[in-house]
Amino acid sequence: MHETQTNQPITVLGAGAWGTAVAIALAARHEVLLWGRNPEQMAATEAARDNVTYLPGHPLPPALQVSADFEAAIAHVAQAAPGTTPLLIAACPVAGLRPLLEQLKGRNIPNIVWLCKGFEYGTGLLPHQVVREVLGDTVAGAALSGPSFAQEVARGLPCGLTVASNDAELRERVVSLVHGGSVRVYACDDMVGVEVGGAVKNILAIATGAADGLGLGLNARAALITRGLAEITRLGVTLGAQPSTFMGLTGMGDLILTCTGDLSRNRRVGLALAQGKQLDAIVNELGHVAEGVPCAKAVRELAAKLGVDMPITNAVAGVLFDGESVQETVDRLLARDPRNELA
Ligand SMILES: NC(=O)C1=CN([C@@H]2O[C@H](COP(=O)(O)OP(=O)(O)OC[C@H]3O[C@@H](n4cnc5c(N)ncnc54)[C@H](O)[C@@H]3O)[C@@H](O)[C@H]2O)C=CC1
Ligand SMILES: O=C(CO)COP(=O)(O)O
Repeated sequence: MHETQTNQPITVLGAGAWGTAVAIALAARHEVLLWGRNPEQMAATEAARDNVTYLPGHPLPPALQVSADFEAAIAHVAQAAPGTTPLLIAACPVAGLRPLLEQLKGRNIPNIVWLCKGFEYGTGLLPHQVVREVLGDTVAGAALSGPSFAQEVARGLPCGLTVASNDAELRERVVSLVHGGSVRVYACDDMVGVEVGGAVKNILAIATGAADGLGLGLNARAALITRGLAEITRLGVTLGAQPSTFMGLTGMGDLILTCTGDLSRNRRVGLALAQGKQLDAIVNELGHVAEGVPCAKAVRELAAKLGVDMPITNAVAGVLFDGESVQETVDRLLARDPRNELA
């Protein structure tokens, strides 16, 4: 029988939609502190007991502490009582991960679990590689990923996540702290596979949103998702992932969710592109990160360097950054030579 722990100290760094939802879910069982970097926003969140900026309409449980005080947020887990099993969660976008980790350098943090999905633009690194570069090998790290819209998790609806880490003890700790209630957590040691799946599905959600926006139909959607999975797998295996990881929650699971669910910000970017809207305006209007945008650029560069064929990713990047039209891009994709499906 699995041992679920309760009342453990957990700090969530980053008070966007996902950090807030995770904090709400965990606060039912643990002593959770949610930290955000913007003091005005955190004051407004505390006053309304609702993250009115990033996750409105989901009241914070009374036990959830909210703070913009970084020192207090770190002390919550770094100076936890003996015998407790603290957890530190980074819930910022990929672009914010390195700056956040820089702030953690040299501090006595117990571990670090990150929720972001993407490749770092500029370096082409996955989050676990960024963590290793900044914090070194001495801090145990884990990626927590899988199909999980913030709004549904905040409402307490069921979801399945996967924790990936090379550190067996941290994997077990994350399962014992996060698994429970309506959240199921599976463990795995394929960090590359888990992170590649979570990153590239965002690009494919933009593609599927664009196809749906053009009214290309359900057959086209299914083909895009399936060929997208082939693309994810090709890149992931080249980077050292296990192919079977892409059949799991963080591969196929998150791909299906994000490509088909209108709660996806990335899918909404695609829908808006199909209406002829400009990227800057779309991103402004969204008010949230759409990781597929920077990720498309990063993955296009990485795939070219590695010689991995990623036609859908290249098509998305062409529309986003080279001013190519969505319709012409679709025509070009359809006109490609036939190929062996499993090649
Ligand atoms: N929203 C969702 O349903 C899910 C999101 N994710 C991933 O979680 C990550 C965060 O997403 P959301 O919270 O939804 O984004 P969001 O756009 O709702 O909020 C982003 C938050 O990160 C903060 N931030 C940005 N840079 C930061 C930094 N350097 N230090 C601290 N905070 C920083 C912003 O102030 C903001 O509070 C993304 O990588 C996303 O792909 C993963 C699963 C579900
Ligand atoms: O990662 C997510 C769900 O698992 C959230 O997707 P979006 O960032 O596209 O909203």
